[in-house]
Amino acid sequence: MRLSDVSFRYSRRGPWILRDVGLSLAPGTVAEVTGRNGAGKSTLLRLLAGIVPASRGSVTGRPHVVGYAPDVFPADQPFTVSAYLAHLARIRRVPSSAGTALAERLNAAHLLDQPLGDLSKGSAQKVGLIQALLAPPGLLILDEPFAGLDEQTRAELPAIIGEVAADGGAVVVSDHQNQLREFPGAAHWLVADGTVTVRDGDRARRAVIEVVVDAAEADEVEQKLRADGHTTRRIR
Ligand SMILES: Nc1ncnc2c1ncn2[C@@H]1O[C@H](COP(=O)(O)OP(=O)(O)OP(=O)(O)O)[C@@H](O)[C@H]1O
Repeated sequence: MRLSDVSFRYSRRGPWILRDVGLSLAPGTVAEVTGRNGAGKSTLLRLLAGIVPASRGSVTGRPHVVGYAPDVFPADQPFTVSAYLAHLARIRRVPSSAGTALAERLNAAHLLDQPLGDLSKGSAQKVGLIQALLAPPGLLILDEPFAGLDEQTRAELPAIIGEVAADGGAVVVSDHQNQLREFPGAAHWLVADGTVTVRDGDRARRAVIEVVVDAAEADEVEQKLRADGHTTRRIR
């Protein structure tokens, strides 16, 4: 899949959010997207998923099956989780057992009988994740999937991403929390100032520096460094 000279703005007179972005995404690639708040990460993911069209430029070669888990799952729908997943399974022509199996794997089986509208934010997030995985995706787009997930599910997600990639799916994940920092071979895309800078996963070209900061500022500094695409590790 390729983005060629893609620019995007939400309205005809609105500001450009992304300008002349060129990216290619080979089957089996995992890309982690970072950038500061409001940089345009979610917008880039929506463009990749085909939720919004490019204002200029072209997007070609998008795989047929796209799984997209938005940052906020719209849970205000009048179904139970299982009815919702069964409905989507029919649309995507997969057995309804696909949803149940994923719910079990993601520690969400207890949610199946609940109305979507009653779900907590983290639980709704899981349902968003399950629906994105229902049919084996050729392109899987996950917008901040780690946020709000419990520890067990959080630990399972890299394995799921690895399986999709091993099956030839491309995976793009926006990730404030750098949870994929150790993911083997993951590419890193930094969104800033309307552009996307690609860094490959080549560890040999990385340098390690140790920075000592005031304990009270540690969270803030770490967040800024991560938003700028750096990998951080807290030493306690
Ligand atoms: N539906 C929309 N209509 C108009 N402007 C929007 C819309 N969605 C996002 N924007 C604007 O586009 C810019 C990029 O937003 P986007 O959500 O893509 O950033 P982000 O990097 O994902 O931010 P965050 O880390 O806070 O989620 C922001 O200035 C935002 O206000």
